[in-house]
Amino acid sequence: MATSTEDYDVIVIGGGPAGENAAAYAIAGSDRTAAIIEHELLGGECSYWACMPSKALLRPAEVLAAARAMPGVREAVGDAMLDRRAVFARRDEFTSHHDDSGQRRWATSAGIEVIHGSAALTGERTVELSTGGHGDPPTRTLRARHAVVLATGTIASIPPVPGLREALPWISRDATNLREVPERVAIIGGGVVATECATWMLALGVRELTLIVRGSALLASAEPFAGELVAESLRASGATVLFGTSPGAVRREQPRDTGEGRIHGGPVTITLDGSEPGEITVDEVIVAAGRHPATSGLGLAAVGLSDGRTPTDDRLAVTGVPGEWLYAVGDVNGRAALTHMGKYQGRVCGDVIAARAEGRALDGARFTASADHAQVPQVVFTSPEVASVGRTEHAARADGIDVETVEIDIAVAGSSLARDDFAGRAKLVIDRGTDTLVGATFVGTEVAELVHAATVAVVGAVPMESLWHAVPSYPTVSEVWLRLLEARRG
Ligand SMILES: Cc1cc2nc3c(=O)[nH]c(=O)nc-3n(C[C@H](O)[C@H](O)[C@H](O)COP(=O)(O)OP(=O)(O)OC[C@H]3O[C@@H](n4cnc5c(N)ncnc54)[C@H](O)[C@@H]3O)c2cc1C
Ligand SMILES: NC(=O)c1ccc[n+]([C@@H]2O[C@H](COP(=O)([O-])OP(=O)(O)OC[C@H]3O[C@@H](n4cnc5c(N)ncnc54)[C@H](O)[C@@H]3O)[C@@H](O)[C@H]2O)c1
Repeated sequence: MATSTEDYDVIVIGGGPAGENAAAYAIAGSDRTAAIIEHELLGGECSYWACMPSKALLRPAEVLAAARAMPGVREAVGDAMLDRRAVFARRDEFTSHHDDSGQRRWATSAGIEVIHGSAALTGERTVELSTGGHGDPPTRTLRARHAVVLATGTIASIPPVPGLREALPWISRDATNLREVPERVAIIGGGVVATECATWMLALGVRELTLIVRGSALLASAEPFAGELVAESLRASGATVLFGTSPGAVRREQPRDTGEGRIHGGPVTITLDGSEPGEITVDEVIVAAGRHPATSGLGLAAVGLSDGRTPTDDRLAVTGVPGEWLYAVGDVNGRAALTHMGKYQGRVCGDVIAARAEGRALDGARFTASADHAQVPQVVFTSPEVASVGRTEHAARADGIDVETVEIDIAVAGSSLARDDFAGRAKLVIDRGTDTLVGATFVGTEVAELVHAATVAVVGAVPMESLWHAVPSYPTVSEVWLRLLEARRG
């Protein structure tokens, strides 16, 4: 097929949240042109297979638990289970039934052209597009006057366990877009996807759920009490959590590709290394064992990057590629694999591209992605939730910071009013040298909204002495801040 060459000011490969923000910020208020090349749905993993559907599945369970924890409401609700059909219908509304026309309308209104296809770099500022799949002959060549931004995200990793890939296991895409609820489920992994997925699976009525965790803790990069409280809660909801255990081999009777979110064949038997029982049989196995950058077929070798990695400087320019024309934002660059951080990087990167295109100096904090290093907030929407920002005590000590910590149970007047079963823990990590907060973790019901106050304190380097004057309203869950400061005073 004949190819044509088209010029844009900015070309973004990958239309997830990070790429969308980079494109919009790079051309905002100018007459520059931008194209986003996307081979699936504009909006990326987050909108259709990750954040949106997972949180839409978790929220109804949280609301039901809150109702059960409130006298007067508990009696009204009784012991009814979630209505799966209604939960799935709301989930499908949130994923727009996998129709990206709303996002495309937004792109058009922002002046961005969306091109369907798979893109690969072929040299400096040059991208080839195949409108079929990867490996199909290119149909168009695009050239970028100012910048190419890589925003291709990540792909679920399947560990090389004999028989696992052949068993057609579920990955997170199936678990978030489930159409059928398997009776017996095994989840491989003990990280964020595994624990959130276990939470909604149990709420939807899975009868037997086993977490196969090779390490000794859930959510291993969080403060240790976070994983302990989540494990305790999952066990209380009927889960079996096997630590120090790996799948040795997997066999499935009649694996069948029945489609996303449908049970992929007959029962699956998993041999377990490191745990009794030595074998379990389930109706579906879910792999939640991490993700790797989506760089296959992206042509990194054509610009001198050969190991599938796109490390960046704090301007989001890919290091080792001269000329300040290649950038990487979002999950693909490995800085902080979260939607809000990818969008933040997109904003910084877009501002940098705009300033360089206009010959402006990169003066000011907005041109440096400083928050990626040790100021990253995250909420894990398990029950209890885990909300954190910055460094854990362990990470701070590993970075050579002389820290002091405060840790308390978080039942305060506001929280006990919020619900009868409010429980959890909070911890602050304080740099003794500067007397500022470098990390905070809250574990409890509905603590997600607590963490932004800590993020402001960490990013603003607010002295602990000043926090004393940030008085929490009474009666709110935020009173936990006062209790933490009092505990520090002793
Ligand atoms: C189950 C699950 C739940 C999650 N929940 C949360 C959450 O609650 N909060 C949170 O902050 N984060 C969450 N995350 C992480 C979040 O989904 C990612 O951080 C986010 O999607 C990254 O955005 P991105 O734009 O970098 O990449 P993506 O969203 O992955 O988008 C990349 C896009 O690039 C396209 N693409 C790839 N290669 C090419 C190519 N060669 N040519 C053209 N297009 C290409 C892909 O089709 C895709 O649309 C979750 C992840 C999972 C798996
Ligand atoms: N609420 C949120 O913010 C949210 C929710 C879901 C996912 N995410 C993001 O998505 C990304 C992916 O999450 P994830 O849970 O897949 O990754 P993860 O890195 O959090 O956890 C991976 C788990 O799999 C285990 N594992 C890895 N390789 C294995 C192997 N070969 N055999 C057995 N176990 C193995 C690890 O020990 C770990 O327990 C993360 O960056 C996460 O932050 C965020």
